[in-house]
Amino acid sequence: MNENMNAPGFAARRAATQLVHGVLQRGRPLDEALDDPKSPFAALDQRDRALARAIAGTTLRRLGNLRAVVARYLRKPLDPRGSLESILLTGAAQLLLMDVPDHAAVGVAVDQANADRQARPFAGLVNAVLRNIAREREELSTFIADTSRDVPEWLQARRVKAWGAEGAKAIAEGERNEPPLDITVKTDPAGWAEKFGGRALPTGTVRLVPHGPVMELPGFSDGEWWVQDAAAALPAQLLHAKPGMRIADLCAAPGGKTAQLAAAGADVTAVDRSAPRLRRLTENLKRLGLEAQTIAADAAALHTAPFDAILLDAPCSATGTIRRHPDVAWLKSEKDIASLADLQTRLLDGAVRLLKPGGILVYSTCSLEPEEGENQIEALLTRNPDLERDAVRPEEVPGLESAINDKGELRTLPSHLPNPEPRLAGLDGFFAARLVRR
Ligand SMILES: C[S@@+](CC[C@H](N)C(=O)[O-])C[C@H]1O[C@@H](n2cnc3c(N)ncnc32)[C@H](O)[C@@H]1O
Repeated sequence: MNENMNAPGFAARRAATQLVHGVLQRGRPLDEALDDPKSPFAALDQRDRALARAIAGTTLRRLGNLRAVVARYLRKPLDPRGSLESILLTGAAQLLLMDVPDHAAVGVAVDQANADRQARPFAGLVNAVLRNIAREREELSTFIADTSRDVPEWLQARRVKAWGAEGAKAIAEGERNEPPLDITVKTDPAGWAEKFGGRALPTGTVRLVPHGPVMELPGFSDGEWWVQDAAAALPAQLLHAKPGMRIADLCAAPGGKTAQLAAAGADVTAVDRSAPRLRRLTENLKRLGLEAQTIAADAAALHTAPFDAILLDAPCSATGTIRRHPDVAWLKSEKDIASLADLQTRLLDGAVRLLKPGGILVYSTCSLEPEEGENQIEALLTRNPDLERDAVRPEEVPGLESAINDKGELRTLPSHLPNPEPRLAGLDGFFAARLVRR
C-alpha cells in the first residue's frame, strides 16, 4: 500500500471519487452506492462518510460547471474509462465550492491518481490542473455562478421551454443548496419541531437541518415519524383520508404516502409492481406500527372491487428531486421521459377503471416535465368525459398557495418556500392533480 493512502482524508476522498465515478461511468444511482454494505463508503467512520457524501453531492450538483472548468485546462478530452475525470472533478469541487484547504484538495487528488493504475501516468496532470484552478479561483467562481450549466444541456433546454429563462434559473438556484431534512410526524408537528430545534411548516411537515444519521434521531425507532420531502407529503393530504374510506395507493413503495393514508385511519391497499420494494414498504409500515394490505402487481392491469379513492404516485423521471438526488440529472435522458409518460398514461387509465362513481383520484409525480404532469391530466380528461378536476384550495396548502396553477393543480418548484437560511429553503418539484368521477 502506498503510504499516502493513509494520509488524513484520503479514504473519504477516494470514496467520494468512486461514488462520482459510479454515477458517471457506470450509471449507478448515488443512493444505491451509499446503501451498499460492501462499498468503500460503508467502511468509513461517520465523519469521513459525511465528508465523502458532501464531496460527491457537491460535485454532482454542479457537475456541468465543474466539467467546463476542468476542460479549460485540458488539451484533449479525458479518457472516460478510468477514474481520472472523477478525481479532477471532486478536486475542483473542493477547491471552488467547499471549505477545504488547497493542499488537502490537491495533495490527496494527486495521491489518488498515484494509487490508481490507470490514472497514475496522469498524476502530474492532476497536480497541474488543480493548482491552476486554485490559482484562478476568483475568476472561476464568477464563471461557475452561471446556473444554466449545472444540468445537462437537454434538461436545461426543456426547463427554459417549460418555465422560461427566469424560472429555469430559480429552479437551478434552489437545487444548488443541500436540502433540509423533512419529516412527516404522526402527531404534534409543533412539539417535534421544538424537540429537533427545527420548524413546523404550515402544511404539517417538520423541517430541520440534517445532522448525523437519521436512524439515531429521537422517535425513529419508536416509529413516530418518517422522512418525506414537504412536497411529497402533499398528494396524500389532498385525499383527506379518514376511517372507513377504502383507498388504493397504486404505486406505493417504499410507502411514505401509504403511511400517511394508514395513519389517517383509512383502509389502504398498497400496490406496487416490485416485490422487493413492497417488502421495504411492509418493513417501513411495521416500524411505524401502521397497516395496509399489499398487492405485488402491475397497477395498470389490476382487477379488484372499486375504491372510494385512489392515489397514483406514478413512476417518473424524478427531475423534481435533483436537489436531493443530483445524480438524477446525469442518469436520465430525454428518451426516458417519453417512455415514462407512456407508462403513466397506462397507469392513469388503469386507475380510472378502479374508481367508484363519486370517487376521488389524486395523480402525482416528482417531475418538472409537463409531459409527466399537466399534459397527462389534460389528455386524461379528454379520454374520460366523466372525470373532472377538483381544484386544490389555497387553505389546503398553506404557505404554498402560489403553487396552485390556474387549473387548480399543484405544481411545486425547488424555488418555492424561500428561507434566509438556505439549508431550510425549498422543496422538491412535484405535480399533483385531484379528479372526481361523476
Ligand atoms: C415514485 S415511486 C412511489 C413512491 C411512493 N408512492 C412513496 O410515496 O413512497 C413509484 C413506484 O411505482 C412502482 N411501479 C412502477 N411501475 C409500476 C406498475 N406498472 N404498477 C405498479 N407499480 C409500479 C415502482 O416500483 C415504484 O415503487
